[in-house]
Parts: sequence; C-alpha cells; structure tokens
Amino acid sequence: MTKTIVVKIGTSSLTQPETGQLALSTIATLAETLCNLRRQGHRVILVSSGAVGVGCARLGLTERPKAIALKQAVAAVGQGRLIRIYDDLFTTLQQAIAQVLLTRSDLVQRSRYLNAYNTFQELLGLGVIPIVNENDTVAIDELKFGDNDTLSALVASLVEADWLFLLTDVDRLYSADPRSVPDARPIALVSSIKELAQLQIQTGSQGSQWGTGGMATKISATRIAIAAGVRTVITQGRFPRNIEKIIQGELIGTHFEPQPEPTSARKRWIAYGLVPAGKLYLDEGAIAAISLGGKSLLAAGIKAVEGEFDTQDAVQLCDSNGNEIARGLVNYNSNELQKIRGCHSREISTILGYAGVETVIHRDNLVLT
Ligand SMILES: Nc1ncnc2c1ncn2[C@@H]1O[C@H](COP(=O)(O)OP(=O)(O)O)[C@@H](O)[C@H]1O
Ligand SMILES: N[C@@H](CCC(=O)OP(=O)(O)O)C(=O)O
Repeated sequence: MTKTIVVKIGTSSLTQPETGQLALSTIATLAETLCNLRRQGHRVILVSSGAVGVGCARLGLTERPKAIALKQAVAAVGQGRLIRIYDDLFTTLQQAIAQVLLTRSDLVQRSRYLNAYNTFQELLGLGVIPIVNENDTVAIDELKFGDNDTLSALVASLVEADWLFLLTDVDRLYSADPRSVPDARPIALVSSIKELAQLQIQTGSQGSQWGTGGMATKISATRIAIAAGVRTVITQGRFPRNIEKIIQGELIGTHFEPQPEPTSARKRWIAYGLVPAGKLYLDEGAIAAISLGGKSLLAAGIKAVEGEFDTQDAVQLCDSNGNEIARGLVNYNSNELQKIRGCHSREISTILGYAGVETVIHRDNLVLT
C-alpha cells in the first residue's frame, strides 16, 4: 500500500563531525534508500538540513556563525551546493527531485498554507522527491521555524504523512543525553503523548556542534507529528537503509505511535501553522472546562492577558505557571480582553459599550496542545 513518508536528516548526519565535510557515503545511501521507496510506490519527502554546515565548510569557517546576517549568507552558499549534490546523486538514480524552501509565514496565512499543500500534492503526484529546507537566507528571527525537526513535523502534518523519520547522530532517544549520562536508558517505544510527558526525558541544553536544536526540538516535533496521526521514528542517520527495515516492521530506533484520532487539518493549522501573538492565563475552572469539558473559553476564566493582538489572531492559553494548555483564535482583541477578563459574558456589552459574542474563543477554534 502506498505510504507518504517524510524523512528529516540533520547536519550531524550529513557531515563528518571532525572536518565538517559532507558524509558522502551516508548521503548516497540515503538517496538509494529513498529511490527504493519511490520504486515501491511510496510518496517520499526529504527535509534536509545542512545549508549552514555545508556553507561553512565551503567558506572554511570552523564553527556555526552566530551573527544572523552571516548565517544567512553562509546558508545561501551552502544550500546551492547541497541541492547540487542531491541532484547529482538522484539524477544518477533517475529520480527527479525538487527544491522547496519554506518560510514560517508560508504556513501562517491560510491561503499560502493551502497553496503549499497543493504544491506538495502535485510534486508527489508527479513522482518527484521534494527536498525541503527552511529558506534561511530570508527567514527573519521573529518568524521562522528555527529548526528542521519542527519544519519536518509541520510538513508531515501538512501532507498527512504516514511516517516521519528523524535521522540524527544517536541511535535512538534515551532518558537523558547519552553523551553526558552514560547509563541513560534507551527508549524503544512511546505509545502516546501522555506517556511521552510521563517519561520526563532530559535533553540537555543543545545538540551536537553543528546541529540546531538537539533532542528537545525532536521531542516537540514528535508531539506535533503524532497529534497529526503520523507514526514517528528517531533513528541514526548513518544507516539510512534502516528506514526500509523499519517500514517492514523492525523495531529499530525509538518509535512513537500516532494518536488514534488525529486533530483535524484546520485545528492543526490553528495550533501549529499560526504563530501565537499573545497569551491568556486561565483559572482552574476555565482549564477544566476547555480541557475536560470540550467547552468554549469565556471571559470569566481569564486571569491575565499578555501581548498585543487583534481579533481572530492565535493566542496561547496557559495555566498560572505559564504552561501552555491550548491555542485558539480570539473573538476579541487584547485591549478589549484587558477590560472584560474575569467578567461574566452578560457584562461584556456594558463594559465595552457594544454587543460582542459570548465566547472569547469558540470551541471550534480551540485546540488542546
Ligand atoms: N535524551 C536524549 N537522547 C538522545 N540524544 C540526546 C538526548 N538529549 C540530548 N541528546 C543529544 O542530541 C543530539 C542530536 O541533536 P542534534 O545535534 O540537533 O542533531 P541533528 O543535527 O541530527 O538535528 C545527540 O547528539 C545527543 O547528544
Ligand atoms: N536550515 C538549517 C538547519 C537547521 C537545523 O534544524 O539543523 P539540524 O539540527 O542539523 O537539523 C540549515 O540548513 O543549515
């Protein structure tokens, strides 16, 4: 049966740790593996990091630049070389590829989100393997994916993939970073988002020398993917052939079971496509009503409002410690909410001087995260 498979490979797997030069044999084996999957009839998307790492190697820089403009310039050098190498390898294997460079704002606007969806469908329909990266050269700080783990999960969610493979330089997820905690416990299977939270994985502060987010971004990406119904696997990039073995049923790496009832496409867009413009801090009653009762959010349950936002913007809903519980589209802007927070819905028209809707966020526009 045809499956949609998204594979994300990180800089740490694409490059040699000592020299920063490309790990050519890994990339070639990855290309062969993805071509095999295509020949078996699967639809394949590759999310490839490496623009900054390859750009650094090309320019003789020995560490990842911190200054934004330099990083963007280096990414422009590296992305061209990276795609050239992929094109050479895939062309040898008679497989067409496409370069898809996305920015965060491509997913914010609903029309552009749907446009990205249509383009992926068209490419997959043509039998092409899209090779996706963040458009690092133009991405601005306030509006970027920041790491390709998140980008790959959003792409997997967008195309409703069956599988997401996060290829990295460790063989699986551990209870803590195995580099600094040698007796960290390996994890083979995580069967729900709840179990993932209960495991309380320690991720340290960052990843390998060239990687961006370390394991922390892989875990948050996994949450996005499994909520969208995508089976996710964290495994070692050095052995790309394992992807085929895993699809055939071998338990290699760490497997995350998808949520049985995935969140709807529109709610996924609200939760992960949009960038939240503010925060609403809720009282216990409101938290119980939205998370257990499936209710809409009313003004009475809002304790505090943070940020400046407009009607229909996305906001985060948090408990008093700032932990996010849900996201949603607001029916009032931040100025209005400052005035009506904590008030009963029937008081809204008196306070604002005009009649507004009863709910601050209707349950159809509210997603538990
Ligand atoms: N709990 C954990 N389990 C496994 N690896 C972890 C964990 N916490 C941190 N890490 C580190 O995350 C690194 C992989 O992340 P990163 O360098 O960003 O890779 P990539 O370039 O593949 O995205 C590993 O090298 C490992 O040291
Ligand atoms: N877009 C950046 C990669 C960002 C990123 O997430 O890197 P990595 O942690 O190696 O997957 C690049 O191409 O260098």
